[in-house]
Amino acid sequence: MTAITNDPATRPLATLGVILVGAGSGTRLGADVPKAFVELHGRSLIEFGIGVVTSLPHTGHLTVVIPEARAAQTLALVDEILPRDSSWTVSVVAGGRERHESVRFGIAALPDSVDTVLVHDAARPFASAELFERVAAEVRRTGDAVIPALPVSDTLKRVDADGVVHETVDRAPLVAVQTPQGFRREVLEAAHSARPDEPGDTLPTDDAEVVQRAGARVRTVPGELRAHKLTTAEDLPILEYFLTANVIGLEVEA
Ligand SMILES: Nc1ccn([C@@H]2O[C@H](COP(=O)(O)OP(=O)(O)OP(=O)(O)O)[C@@H](O)[C@H]2O)c(=O)n1
Ligand SMILES: C[C@](O)(CO)[C@H](O)COP(=O)(O)O
Repeated sequence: MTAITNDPATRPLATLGVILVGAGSGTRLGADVPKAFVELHGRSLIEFGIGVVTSLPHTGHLTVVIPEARAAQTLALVDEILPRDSSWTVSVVAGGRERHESVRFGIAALPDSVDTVLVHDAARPFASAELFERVAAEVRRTGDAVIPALPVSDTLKRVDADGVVHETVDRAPLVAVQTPQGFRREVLEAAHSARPDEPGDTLPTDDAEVVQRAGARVRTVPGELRAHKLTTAEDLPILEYFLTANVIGLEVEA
């Protein structure tokens, strides 16, 4: 299923592509709707994501990946958010069972003119426009894959299945990584189409791992706290705080 809201063929050439993945079910959150459709102060996560991407000052194409049953709702949202004269075109596609499949379906919906692709989790609704720009600029400057990263601030321990500690892990070379993650289109496309689910393979949890397994170099840029991911119910008050304390520049009532 690919539903295109405003046909890229009728628009200027797109060079930046963004894939907003929101097709997960949100098992760890346990909400009664798919996680991307959970609302914060009356707006869903997918709405925040569509808003920030289509505000970027680029000619670009956004592919929104959602559960198939949410296609009509998502198309209506895009119609509502996107100005008629936007420099962005948008398509809406159904996702797969695993995140990497959803990304693959998203890649397939990008117009040929896209040369740089950012993949972003709908579950990180408050990643800033500056972060998208930082990642895209570094991909274009270096040609490498680029991911936002934050230093780890806790002491790290390796534990076994019973929770017994075996060792302290040196945290100096470790970082926690976020999205948007950026790639040259051909690198992302080739890595995802080659990526087999080999027996015994662990599933890749991000796209940097997919391209790295295919031999690409991945570099980091500074991430940001506000790009925090909604994973469990404990993350909800953190995102609420970002909204009500006006950290993200959207005024809402506390
Ligand atoms: N089959 C999938 C799985 C995940 N995602 C997206 O990938 C992002 C990161 O995934 P995660 O936070 O793990 O979301 P869920 O898979 O929904 O969460 P859970 O593992 O708790 O079910 C989310 O925006 C999610 O919607 C997706 O598009 N398609
Ligand atoms: C892609 C990601 O958000 C980078 O931190 C993360 O790997 C998603 O992981 P999840 O366990 O599937 O939420």
